Amino acid sequence: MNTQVLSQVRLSHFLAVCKLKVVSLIVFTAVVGMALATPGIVPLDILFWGTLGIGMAAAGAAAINHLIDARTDQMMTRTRNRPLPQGQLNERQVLSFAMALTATSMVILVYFVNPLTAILTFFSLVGYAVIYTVFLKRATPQNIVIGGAAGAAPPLLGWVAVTGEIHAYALVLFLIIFVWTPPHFWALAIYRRHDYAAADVPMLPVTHGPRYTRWQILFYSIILALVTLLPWLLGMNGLVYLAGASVLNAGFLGYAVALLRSDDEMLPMRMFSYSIVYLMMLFAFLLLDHYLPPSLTLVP
Ligand code: HEM
Ligand SMILES: CC(C)=CCC/C(C)=C/CC/C(C)=C/COP(=O)(O)OP(=O)(O)O
Repeated sequence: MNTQVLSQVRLSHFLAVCKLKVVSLIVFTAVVGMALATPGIVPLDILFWGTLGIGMAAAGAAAINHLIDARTDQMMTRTRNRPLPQGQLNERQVLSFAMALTATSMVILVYFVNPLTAILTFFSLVGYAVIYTVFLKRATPQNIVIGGAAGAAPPLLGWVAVTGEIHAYALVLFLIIFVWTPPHFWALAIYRRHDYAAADVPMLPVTHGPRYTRWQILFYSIILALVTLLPWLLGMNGLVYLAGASVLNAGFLGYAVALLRSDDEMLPMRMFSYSIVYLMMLFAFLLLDHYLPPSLTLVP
């Protein structure tokens, strides 16, 4: 292999440990948090540096997760092909990469955004990369409920990047992702339960069985449908958001009910894919509604 091809391969491995697709959605929710924090346009420097800083921190957290989970990843079909278990990158390379990403993100957030955003982002990073990955994941089937707080932080981080303070509306956005995370993950975990059992990771479908997990998914989906009404009930957003959220919730609840009525092995994976489209669209509706003239969205 010539050196150019070799360096492209290396680059693709480094990008793989960043979990780029997950990070893109995380960054999108952060940008929506920034937009909702101000009635006008987000200051372009905050938009740029905030997005970069939060994105690099999330990618750094994902790289640390790859490092810590390398042995578990080796035992699971879904994760076996990752760069560390495959020997395409070694631990030192991933550690240096993760540290570089994390340090750069903190410098960016402290100097170009504000210290509170840097502190909260750092807590989210430690929450996912250390508290969830090292401790919770192997300790309790409630791992992703508690660990979900890290993944739910980005819209709050975006909000704080713009205003420098924590507002109740930002906590509503946090709450939406927090309640969305268990059905998002458990749908996948039902399908992948044999993988988790083989790796001895106590995910809910392993410890309490798929049937119980399906009931829990329905429970969280109902709470999610209620929590997503808050932006409208509190006057953050208007009817365009409400209409969009209602359609999306009908789909989410439809999947949750279908999971209890059907034993189709692939249905949980379809719900998992839908959960990603759901969150992306829900935040797109928050954004759209925010920028529409009030006469169109009829804020009460
Ligand atoms: C503790 C919280 C979370 C857990 C345990 C979790 C778990 C997972 C897992 C196991 C996957 C499959 C990844 C793969 O096959 O490589 C996944 C995919 C995904 N997750 Fe989550 N997730 C969480 C939070 C989030 C958050 C907060 C977001 C975005 C806001 C998100 C967005 C996504 C996306 C976009 C994918 C698809 C990635 C792809 O297709 O490669 N997740 N999640
Ligand atoms: C802003 C900031 C610093 C946030 C960091 C939060 C972050 C990157 C959350 C991602 C959540 C996620 C992909 C969990 C996967 O679970 P897993 O690691 O158990 O899944 P796996 O088996 O696919 O590795």
